[in-house]
Amino acid sequence: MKRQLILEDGTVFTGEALGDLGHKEGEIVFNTGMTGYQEILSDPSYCGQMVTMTYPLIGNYGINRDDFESIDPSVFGLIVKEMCEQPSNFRSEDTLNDFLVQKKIPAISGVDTRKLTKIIRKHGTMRAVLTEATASIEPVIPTFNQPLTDQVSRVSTKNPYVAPGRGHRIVLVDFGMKHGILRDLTKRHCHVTVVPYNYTSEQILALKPDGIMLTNGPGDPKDVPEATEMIQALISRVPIFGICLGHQLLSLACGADTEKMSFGHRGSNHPVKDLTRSKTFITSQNHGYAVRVASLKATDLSLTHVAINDDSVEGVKHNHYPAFSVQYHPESSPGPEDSSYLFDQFMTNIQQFKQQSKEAL
Ligand SMILES: NC(=O)CC[C@H](N)C(=O)O
Repeated sequence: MKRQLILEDGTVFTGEALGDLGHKEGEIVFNTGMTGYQEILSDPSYCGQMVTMTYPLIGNYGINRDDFESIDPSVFGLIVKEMCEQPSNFRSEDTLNDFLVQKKIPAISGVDTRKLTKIIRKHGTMRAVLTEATASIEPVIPTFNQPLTDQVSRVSTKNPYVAPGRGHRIVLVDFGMKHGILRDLTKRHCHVTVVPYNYTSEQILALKPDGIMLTNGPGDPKDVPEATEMIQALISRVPIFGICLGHQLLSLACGADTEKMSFGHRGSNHPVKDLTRSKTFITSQNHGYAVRVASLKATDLSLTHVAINDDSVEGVKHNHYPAFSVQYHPESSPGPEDSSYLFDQFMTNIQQFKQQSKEAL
């Protein structure tokens, strides 16, 4: 069956319908990772978005039980040049297309993804629809609905749950958490309580956390004002580590500003300079918003990490409290694991804060 991808600017791509056959609208973005499609499709930060893979052949190693970043994917669509129908890998349990059908994710193959990516790079991210191809020669440009603003409430856990451990007590505020973050904390023996995004500072303090983590998540950070209030109330009291949306929320809570990028950063090889260590790391990224660098001046935040490609803000730390955050993904999944030292940094901050609190008694 033929299907069309129609962009807001009127560009139409026709290809083969794959995955779920329904009509779907979303924001179109591209990811440059050569592998990692399973993690990308199950990353809740893509809620509301359709992702174009720039690598031309997707699905080669199938779907396995280990690489999910959430149980129920919330991505709105997948666009590929070619989809592999017969995966070959010892871990593969399913084909990509069967997975897309089961999880009701619409997809299209046969698209010139290089051309599509060039359009997105030129015009910025756009609204788009995946819809059944019509016989008409003239493309019918759809009317687009208002962009979503409630993605975080769609993907955050509705109830708190615990991953028990004997180490530090961490409250992990779930804005659309990738499982990789939880894995990195449990690997370090933490006792993790995952809580909904709208938990108040009082509810969080009642759990007596040694540290608080703010996860990644979908959409505009300004759509979750309750989180900035919660962070403001906690920042002087408990060590905090934020990732991606969590980094944007920490920055907003400290008085910085965020902006929408033209086409964002999505891929597994984005170079980032750690200004403190004077070292460059290759990082995994997925974001369409960024903290405005000029807005940091009037805050108590210092710039710690910068994107090599476009000088955008990739990390900040608080000048007085043990709070820091990065725009990229130290949990990788998919991508290089070189930045996992930031989880160790968080553990050190917690240890030092505990020591200082004891000495102050
Ligand atoms: N991965 C994320 O947390 C993404 C953060 C935010 N939704 C953005 O696109 O910038």
